[in-house]
Formats: sequence, C-alpha cells, structure tokens
Amino acid sequence: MLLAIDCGNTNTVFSIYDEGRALCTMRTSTHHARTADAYFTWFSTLLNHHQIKPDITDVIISSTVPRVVFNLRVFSDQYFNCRPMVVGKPDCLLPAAPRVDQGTIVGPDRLVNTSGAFDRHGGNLIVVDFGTATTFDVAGHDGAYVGGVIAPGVNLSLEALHMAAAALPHVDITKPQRVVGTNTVACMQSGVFWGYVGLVKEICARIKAERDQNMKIIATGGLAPLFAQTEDLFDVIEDDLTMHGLTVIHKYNKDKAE
Ligand SMILES: Nc1ncnc2c1ncn2[C@@H]1O[C@H](COP(=O)(O)OP(=O)(O)OP(=O)(O)O)[C@@H](O)[C@H]1O
Ligand SMILES: CC(C)(CO)[C@@H](O)C(=O)NCCC(=O)O
Ligand SMILES: [K+]
Repeated sequence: MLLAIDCGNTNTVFSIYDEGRALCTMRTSTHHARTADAYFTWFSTLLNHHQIKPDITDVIISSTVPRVVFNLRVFSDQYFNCRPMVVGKPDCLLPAAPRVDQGTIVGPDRLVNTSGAFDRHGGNLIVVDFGTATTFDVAGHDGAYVGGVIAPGVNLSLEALHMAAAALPHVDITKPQRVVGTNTVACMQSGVFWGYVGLVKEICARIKAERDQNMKIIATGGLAPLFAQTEDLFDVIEDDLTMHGLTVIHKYNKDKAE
C-alpha cells in the first residue's frame, strides 16, 4: 500500500492507495511541530474508524512547508520502516523536467499537479489550484511544468481585509446574490468572489494568448466547485488531482528503479 502525503501551507492531506485504488483520505492542519508519534496517533485512530488495516510499504511526500518534512520522514521510518520519496529532492525524478529559470525552486505541489493532470488529460494544460495561494500551473506538450501564476488565495484575501481594516469583520466566502452588496459582509464577498471570477478568466485567457494555443483548464482545491457555479471557468474539476499526481510520480520512480 502507498501512503501519499500532500502538505500545504494550511492543510495536510493523507491518502492510502492499494494497487492504485484510493482507500481513504484524511485531512489535518499543517504544523511543523507535530511529531511522528502525534501523526501516528491521529492516523491510526482514523484508520480504525474507517476499519482499514494498513500495510504501508511506500510513502511519497509533497510539502510546500520544508520544515514539516523532518517529522514526516521520522513517521515513515519509525512506523512503516520505509524511506519516503520527497518531491523536489534530487533522488525523486519527475516524468518531465520543469522548464524554469535557473535556480528557481518550484513548489512541489505545482510539479505534482502538472504530472497528475498530464497523466489524465495529455499536454498543454492549465491547472488552477485554490489552496492557501491560488496557483495556475502550466503543463507543456510533454507534461513538464513550464511556469505559471501565483495569486493570493481566496480565504487569504478575505482575511487580509479583516486584518488590515478595523471595521471589516471575519467573513467566509460564498457566492453573493448580487454584485452590489447592501451590507458590509455582502460587499466583501462580492469583491472577492467576482474579483476571483475575473482573475481566473483573465489569467487563463492571457496564458492561452501568450502560448498561442487552446488549453484545457483543470481546477482543483476546496473552492473550485464554488467558482464553477457561475460560469464555465474550467473544463473539469478534480479534487484528487494533487493526490493522483503523487501516485504518478511514485510509479514513475518505482518503474525507473526496476
Ligand atoms: N464553501 C467553502 N467556503 C469556505 N471554505 C471552503 C469551502 N469549501 C471548501 N473550503 C475550504 O477549502 C479548503 C480546502 O482546500 P485545499 O485543501 O485545496 O486548500 P488549503 O488546505 O486551504 O490550502 P493548502 O493546500 O495550501 O494547505 C479547506 O480549508 C476548506 O475549509
Ligand atoms: C505557491 C505555493 C505557496 C502554493 O501552494 C507553493 O507552491 C510554493 O510555496 N511555491 C514556491 C514558489 C514557486 O512555486 O514558484
Ligand atoms: K493543496
């Protein structure tokens, strides 16, 4: 069984795969101070709840927070007797090498997203990931990460308004009924929701124009369905895209090693 771990700046997601089939997915908040033992306590409690008897033989990790990798390595080593693959480390190969400026360290989640999307859809794609940041990850004809766009995340934008302006409350995102808000919360939701609809449209249009080709747009992340309610912003939504990318990279490295 494979344990795939996607560690973002806000949340960390664990998925277990048995011969390519996802058995379960578990989510916790990201904390670099969480110890290997604390991960295991949480992990085994949830597996018990799902009535899954894990037999983990392989672990792969993508982490946008470098500091958490240490404890996840210890977790993997102590509890599964297994040395994890870590995306972005030199010994973890990608199916296609990124084409970016020399010295750039691309977020591993973005490399994983393009690998996962290429495996399902072929080349020339835009992956829009609504995480802590909203990223646009562009996959070339061969699935390589060829660059992209980083914008502030939806929840981060709302939080920034709240933090910086004394009279603006904490607000959760939702699709507003109207563009013109008649109360503070509605005004803030409108600014962020419709602002994001515009941001996604404009950035995707400009990427296609710059690359002079039509490109499939794949959306992932918790807020993708909310934005898909309005207009045809995306060709498809895949909430397991990052996890799928981890399984693709894991398989690629396993096959290479044989
Ligand atoms: N309707 C909604 N309103 C507000 N938040 C939502 C809604 N639906 C999903 N979410 C949030 O989306 C998030 C899940 O998104 P995702 O896992 O892609 O990103 P993240 O965990 O916030 O960021 P990162 O991956 O960078 O850690 C969760 O935090 C969840 O609370
Ligand atoms: C942009 C985020 C925060 C999105 O999770 C992550 O991919 C990251 O930390 N990236 C590093 C910089 C880059 O991708 O170019
Ligand atoms: K994510």
